[in-house]
Amino acid sequence: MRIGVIGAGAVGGALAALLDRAGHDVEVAARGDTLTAIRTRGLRLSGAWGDHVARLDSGGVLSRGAEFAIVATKAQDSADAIRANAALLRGIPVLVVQNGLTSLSESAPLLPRSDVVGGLALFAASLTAPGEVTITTGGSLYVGGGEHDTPARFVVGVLAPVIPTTLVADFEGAQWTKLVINQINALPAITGLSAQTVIATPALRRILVHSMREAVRTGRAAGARFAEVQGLTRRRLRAFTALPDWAAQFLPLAMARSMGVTPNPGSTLQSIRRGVATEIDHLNGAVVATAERLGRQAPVNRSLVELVHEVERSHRFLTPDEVVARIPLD
Ligand SMILES: NC(=O)C1=CN([C@@H]2O[C@H](COP(=O)(O)OP(=O)(O)OC[C@H]3O[C@@H](n4cnc5c(N)ncnc54)[C@H](OP(=O)(O)O)[C@@H]3O)[C@@H](O)[C@H]2O)C=CC1
Ligand SMILES: CC(C)(CO)C(=O)C(=O)O
Repeated sequence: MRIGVIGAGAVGGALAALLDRAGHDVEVAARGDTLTAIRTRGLRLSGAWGDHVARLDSGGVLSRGAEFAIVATKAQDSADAIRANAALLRGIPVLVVQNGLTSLSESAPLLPRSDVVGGLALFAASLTAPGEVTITTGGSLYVGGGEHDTPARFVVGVLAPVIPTTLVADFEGAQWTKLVINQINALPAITGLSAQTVIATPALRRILVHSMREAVRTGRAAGARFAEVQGLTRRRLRAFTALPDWAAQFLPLAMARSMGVTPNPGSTLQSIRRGVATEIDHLNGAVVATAERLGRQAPVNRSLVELVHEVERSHRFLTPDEVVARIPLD
């Protein structure tokens, strides 16, 4: 199948390489050093799903008609990326793989003649150099959303032979559950530590428990249904918010176990390391915005957003003690 992939970073690069390895005819739209690297050395995949070097057609925008396309930019870049490629996305199924709550609500109106489907990646991918992606933890790609489930089923049909893929009936509910999981992104971005090290550090783990619980309570107040993602069910989330602090730690500890031993920086710390803007306003920022809309507070999420922006500006990570001093918990 002719497939276009827009954004060949950690997730888009992994998907493009895996689709190429499976024999699809893949073109990528990339930019800067990534585009140069893909053109000169190919797109290089390593890690949990094996090694592959993909020699692909590539350019700043897609140049030829595709039967299916994937958008895998950070949330703040997806609208521009879609607009730049709109003519070639017209009329074909488009999968937007993106964290946060806005992948479908922002993309679908830009592509009124296409079936736009949402994707939530539960694998962890690191861009170790431009055009070089390593999978640090394997995991499923959750696919759903759209006006009816035929396009999502089509996407699962294409991707399931290539990568573990799960069809979700309630994509919005799954986005909220993933937003709770993505509470793990901020503390690595603030401290420079891997997700596993953050969770292994009791004082940081406690902050994480508070921010995750704040996200669940905010989502619940907004009417979110929290669909199951990676074994995290509504029932487990209910238990998580009801338990005392010490017992609620079961959830981050289980997340760390599922990540395995290869350090996972998470996608937000990777942006910090590259010196580019993070997606934090779409992660913890989405919790803060939802809380504000409802006349509620989300103080831990607010502090995490502020600290990530501080590190973006200062290029200096905070120590765990500094983080604890800056985020008072009740
Ligand atoms: N990495 C991970 O393990 C996971 C990531 N996610 C989510 O997946 C999404 C993608 O994340 P990730 O792959 O990590 O991000 P990356 O920053 O690694 O990749 C995004 C890529 O898109 C490129 N890009 C942005 N705009 C355009 C454009 N207009 N045309 C072409 N290329 C463009 C960026 O270029 P440039 O570098 O120049 O900005 C970058 O190479 C995010 O929403 C993230 O939260 C979800 C689960 C896991
Ligand atoms: C699942 C996880 C936490 C993988 O690292 C992720 O979504 C991210 O890094 O953005």
